[in-house]
Amino acid sequence: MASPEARTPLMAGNWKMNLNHLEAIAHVQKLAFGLSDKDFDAVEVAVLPPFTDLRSVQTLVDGDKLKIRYGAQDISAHDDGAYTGEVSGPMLAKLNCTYVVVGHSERRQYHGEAEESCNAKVKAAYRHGLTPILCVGEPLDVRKAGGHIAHTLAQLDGALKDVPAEHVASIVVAYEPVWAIGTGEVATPENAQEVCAAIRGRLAELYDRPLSEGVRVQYGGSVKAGNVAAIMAQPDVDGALVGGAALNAEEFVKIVRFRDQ
Ligand SMILES: O=C[C@H](O)COP(=O)(O)O
Repeated sequence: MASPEARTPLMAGNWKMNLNHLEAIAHVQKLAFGLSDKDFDAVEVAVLPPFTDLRSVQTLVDGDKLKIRYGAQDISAHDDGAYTGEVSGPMLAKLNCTYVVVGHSERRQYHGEAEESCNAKVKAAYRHGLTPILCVGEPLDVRKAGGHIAHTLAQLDGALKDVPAEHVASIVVAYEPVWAIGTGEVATPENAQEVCAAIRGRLAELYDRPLSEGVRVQYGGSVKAGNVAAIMAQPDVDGALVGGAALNAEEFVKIVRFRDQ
């Protein structure tokens, strides 16, 4: 059974709709300059730029043999066809993306994504060898009413419907309480631990304990260098999905080096 130590922390920077492809190159170069082999041995580092940046990031990562991984912020549930504006799994796979975010709260809020769509996108990712970073988490009113665990686990159940264990074994789940995203209001380490542990527990129920012990569960929501260490000290938190603070290369390097903070 995998112990918390066996789960390599994943620090992923979700740039959202920020940084064009030229800025992306400069940003990834700064990250590469700031991080050492020692950092990459201890922590997996990923960037999640806008679609238009991915080819530039791929070229830089390949050309300079960087250890930084990258991925997309969304994926179409369909593999090809008349779906204007969408980007498919085969396209992302061709760009050697490792990760793809599925079900980010901003997609749920502004694009009406719900369980069925997240489920289809998780399956689309696995069809093409991409690892989903599945985002789940409750809005403020649900938290205030004490329904945060039930709400989050229902999102998890829905997104994983009929997804086989051999796939889920590699998934990353990001617990992102909506009230903590971009607000500066970070969940307490105990808040994060409570829900991340519940997610792991549900994975054990849906699949089995060894699988659940191997899955990485991230926390996301106003993570920065100053608060990351306390969150990462929680036994069921295996990394962070970082928004705003990931746009500053120096800050993101410090987040990767959470053990020094
Ligand atoms: O995907 C990242 C999250 O939405 C967190 O964003 P934030 O760090 O700006 O709060």
